[in-house]
Amino acid sequence: QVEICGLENSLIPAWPVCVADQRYLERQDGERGDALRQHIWTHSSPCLQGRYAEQPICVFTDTNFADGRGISLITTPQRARYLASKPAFTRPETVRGINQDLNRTVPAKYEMRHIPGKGMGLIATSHIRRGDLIMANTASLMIDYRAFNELSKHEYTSLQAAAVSHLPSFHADRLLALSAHVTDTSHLAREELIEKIAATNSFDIDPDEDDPDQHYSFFVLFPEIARMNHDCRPNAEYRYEGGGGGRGGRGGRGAGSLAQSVRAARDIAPGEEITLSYIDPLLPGGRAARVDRLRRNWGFACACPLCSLDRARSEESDRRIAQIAEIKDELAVWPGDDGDDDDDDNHDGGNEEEDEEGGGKGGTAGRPSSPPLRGRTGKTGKACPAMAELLVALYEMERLWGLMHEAYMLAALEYNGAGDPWTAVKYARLALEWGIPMLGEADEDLEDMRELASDPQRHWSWRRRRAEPK
Ligand SMILES: C[S@@+](CC[C@H](N)C(=O)[O-])C[C@H]1O[C@@H](n2cnc3c(N)ncnc32)[C@H](O)[C@@H]1O
Repeated sequence: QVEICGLENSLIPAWPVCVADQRYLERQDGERGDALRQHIWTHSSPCLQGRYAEQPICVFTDTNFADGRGISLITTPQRARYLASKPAFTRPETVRGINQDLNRTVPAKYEMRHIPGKGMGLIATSHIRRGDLIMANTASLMIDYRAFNELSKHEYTSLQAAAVSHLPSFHADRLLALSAHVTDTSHLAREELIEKIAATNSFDIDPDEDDPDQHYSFFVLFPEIARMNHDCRPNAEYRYEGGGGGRGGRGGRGAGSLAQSVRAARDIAPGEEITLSYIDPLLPGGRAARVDRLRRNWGFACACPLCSLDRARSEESDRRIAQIAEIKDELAVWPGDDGDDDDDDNHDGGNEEEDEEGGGKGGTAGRPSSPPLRGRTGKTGKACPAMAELLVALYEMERLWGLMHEAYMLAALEYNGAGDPWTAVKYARLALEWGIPMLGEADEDLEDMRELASDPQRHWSWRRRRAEPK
């Protein structure tokens, strides 16, 4: 199975070997070749190599993936091997039935309709309860950010076009029908059209903890989820379950299914549009920053209910967002294990590890994970249960339903830190109740809440605030 190498009209020479021949890739592979040897790609070309790059970037397609839905990866052979070792590939039952829209065994809770001013969107057709699964999809196209860094635009758009063409035709057609954010696409070359579709509809997905390439995220297309429009206070939340290892939360721990799920962040009534937030709902800078980010990355003027508030109420919301950030900063700091308040002892970096959201290609997501609960150690100040209560109230006022677990977690820790186990357990249980659908059962922070709820006195936070100088 040797394919024609290189791309027509490519400006650079194609990767010199440029074969779809599994034997070539095996030879390159050395001792880490097991996963690849077991995995037979339907296509593993074309391949292109950047001038200073160590490895080529190829298109890897498996048309049998997920009951014949198919998947195309644009990445290095090394990373393709890593992905092929995920349960989604090695144990097909992991993804059997995930794509409910193709093999529907339960009626859909939504239908796609034209929404004035937004193009298409999804409308709930039945009552959806908070936490309910709305839909889940395996990835269609996973593009390694390396491709954007190491190849020219002409080169990576050629790979994208090949990646779509290799998919089963019903799947490729679904991708090609997505919004390209321009009304007239007739003048666009196929490469340009696919590039615009990818830019309008993809999600940024962080590498898993065991991914050999920690420096580059993936730009991932889930074509059915991509039909959901943006709202700054959405009624649904998405979660990537593709991981299988790594920190809980977005892009982290999961079933290794390379799938994204969407769940209701609050009850949704029939007739309501199902929405996601494309950006961090707590983006510093309030309305002006949100509107600017959405216009720059997705080209629309946000007219969601929050962005349409009158000036006075919008400024109040902005002040609440700023206050939430200040309080989270205060609550994240805990005295060190040895009782000191030395700033050097940084457990896991506080919020410093948050992504710079919206960077790079500007796809949906790239939103920061929840802050690590233990936060950082250092000089502590005003943190106390009343401050955590205010945080919970601010989240409610801001209608941050998909993030309520964050406020409950921080409140549980503050009460426990102050030595009030009953209120601590109440909030830990609320964090679990609201957090499980959003983060998944295996999330590390939720595990921490389970420990707190079952034995507050043995939890790391127990009376930890009481030693602090105020
Ligand atoms: C991921 S797509 C969402 C589905 C899209 N409406 C469709 O027809 O397939 C993103 C694009 O939808 C439109 N869109 C999403 N949310 C919107 C909103 N709140 N207001 C206006 N347009 C929106 C913008 O054109 C944006 O670039």
